Amino acid sequence: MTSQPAPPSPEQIRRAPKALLHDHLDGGLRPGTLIDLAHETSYDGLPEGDADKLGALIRQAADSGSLERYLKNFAHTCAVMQTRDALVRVAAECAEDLAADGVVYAEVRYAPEQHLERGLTLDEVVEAVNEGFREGERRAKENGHRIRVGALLTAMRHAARALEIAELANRYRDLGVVGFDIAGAEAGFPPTRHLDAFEYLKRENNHFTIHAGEAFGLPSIWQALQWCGADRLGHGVRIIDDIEVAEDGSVRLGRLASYVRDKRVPLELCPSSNLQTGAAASYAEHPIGLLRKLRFRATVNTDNRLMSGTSMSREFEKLVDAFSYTLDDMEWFTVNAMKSAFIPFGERLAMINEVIKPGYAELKSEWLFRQTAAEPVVSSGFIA
Ligand SMILES: O=c1[nH]cnc2c1ncn2[C@@H]1O[C@H](CO)[C@@H](O)[C@H]1O
Ligand SMILES: [Zn+2]
Repeated sequence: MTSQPAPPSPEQIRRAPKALLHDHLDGGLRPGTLIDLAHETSYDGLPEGDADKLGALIRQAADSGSLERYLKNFAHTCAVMQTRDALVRVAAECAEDLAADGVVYAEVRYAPEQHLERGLTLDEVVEAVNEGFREGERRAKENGHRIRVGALLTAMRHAARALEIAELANRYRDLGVVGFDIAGAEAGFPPTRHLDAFEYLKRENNHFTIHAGEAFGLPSIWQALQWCGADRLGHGVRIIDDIEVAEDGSVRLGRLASYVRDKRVPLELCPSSNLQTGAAASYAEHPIGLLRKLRFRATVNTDNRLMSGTSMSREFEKLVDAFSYTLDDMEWFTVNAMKSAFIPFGERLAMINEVIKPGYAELKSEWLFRQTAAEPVVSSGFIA
């Protein structure tokens, strides 16, 4: 044993470099910003005027046991994100908050079609959010943090604008947008409704992920992969329905689960969000434990930091508690995420080799220098 003998402390978890693939811009506002923007844009639908209480209320409302009820909370955030200034501010604070939490790479998604109520065009929405991300990266740097943020453009699965949004994503490719997604209520809205958008993106050699296998099971995952050709699965947690664990501990994967593992399909797992929508009963029972053991390409994500009252550090803290994960496990999840990012291969590799691995090496060696004569750190490696 050569690495840190104890589990990582909350402070180490925060400092550890983290990569985030699944975070919704309109699910991550600071409660105080939501209140400010409601005033500025004359939105009078907020249930509470105190930031802490508002955060708690939204969290409770999202604790609803169903995805459909969970999604109702976005009415408030989308309502205040209808002007250029509001979008710039929310995006800048998003990048700042992620960076302060130790996130070095993030892909943040939002649905441009949900921000047109006050006259912005789709292009203006994308440009405002991009400007915000650049501003947030700059502020983070001033505070000694390094972060790179890319945008994913989401189309809403109940609507009919997917092709238009896919074209938008393609137009802003290499200009801050790194890929495409579909989101919204899953049951009754299969991804194949938007085949034209996915086929277009494939012809353009572009990247996309699909929310699938969250509120609906294997057929949704199967369609997302085999009909639509998704590069990653948003959630994908229900792949667990195709995995059987026998009483003696032996594991049998069905054809779809085998495909997902063999093809190294990235799973954008979001533990806290799943507890709120009823996709998992507790952190300890969350399929991520088994998926990590079976070495699926599992990643850890926040989904909606406001609705879940969470952060990347908090997600990892919960997992460290539930599964006794070490810094090695955290590094494994982080490297998985970085390998699965939509930026070019060379940049992913440099991020892994020059940022993530050195960051973990530094953390993993800290215990060596904490040793005191009075209180030796005993690790099994030294005894043997
Ligand atoms: O976990 C989720 N599953 C499905 N849809 C979601 C989830 N979280 C957020 N959104 C939806 O995505 C839109 C764009 O960001 C949000 O407005 C919300 O309706
Ligand atoms: Zn999501």
